[in-house]
Amino acid sequence: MASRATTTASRATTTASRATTTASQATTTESRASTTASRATTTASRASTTGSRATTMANRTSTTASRATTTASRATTTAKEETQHLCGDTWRADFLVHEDYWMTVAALAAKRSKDPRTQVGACIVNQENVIIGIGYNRMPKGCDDDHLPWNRHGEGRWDTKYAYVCSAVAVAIMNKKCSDLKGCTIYVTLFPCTESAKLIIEAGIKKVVYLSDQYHDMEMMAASPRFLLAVAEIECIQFKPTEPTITTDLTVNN
Ligand SMILES: Nc1ccn([C@H]2C[C@H](O)[C@@H](COP(=O)(O)O)O2)c(=O)n1
Repeated sequence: MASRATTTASRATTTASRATTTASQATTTESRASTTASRATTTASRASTTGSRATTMANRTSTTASRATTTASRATTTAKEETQHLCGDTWRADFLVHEDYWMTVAALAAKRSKDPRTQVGACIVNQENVIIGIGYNRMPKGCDDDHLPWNRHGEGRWDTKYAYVCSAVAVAIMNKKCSDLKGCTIYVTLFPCTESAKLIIEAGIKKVVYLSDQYHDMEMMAASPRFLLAVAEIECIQFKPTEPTITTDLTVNN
């Protein structure tokens, strides 16, 4: 009996000891939880402060951007006022429109031609409205005009200009200032001949704007360039100038 009592007492002690350990562990866990909660609060508080600073910075940036916009706007207004002061209240209304300009460039180039009968000029424009090739009918580069004929008739074709002359279109294409002419428009003062039509198609030019069509009725004597261009789906339109006469005065007044 005494032995059982001892055993029971011993178990009670062990149980009490375990209870103490459990209570102690619970306290530790509680303490850790409290620390974690406290840290979380600190972190949240810091985040809040950071957020608040970020908002302040964003506000300042926005204010600075707004001031920059105002300054830029004032600068533009000032520049415009200065321009108006220099040039008057409005821009020139009688400026040369693009199409007139390009055909005039072609017509001016034609004036370089030595052909005694027909002078042709061409001007190639890309899709950004930039001139990338100009040409006029002439003998091949470096070939002395004194050694080549400019007549239309002779003992044979070899004795006429047709055997040697380069068309305005050919020269403009050869003079191009970029790698290819895909999608470009060519302004030419005379409807393209068959050889020119072939070159236009090969170059990838998409539109032909021509001024004169004086050889229209002679086309059936040779392969029709009109037919060839139509097969290649190249748009051909006759030019209608906004200004029929454009004069340039090179007189210097000073
Ligand atoms: N689309 C054209 C047609 C002709 N030419 C050149 C070739 C000759 O130099 C001249 C035509 O002479 P014509 O038969 O009228 O005495 O024009 C050209 O460059 N582009």
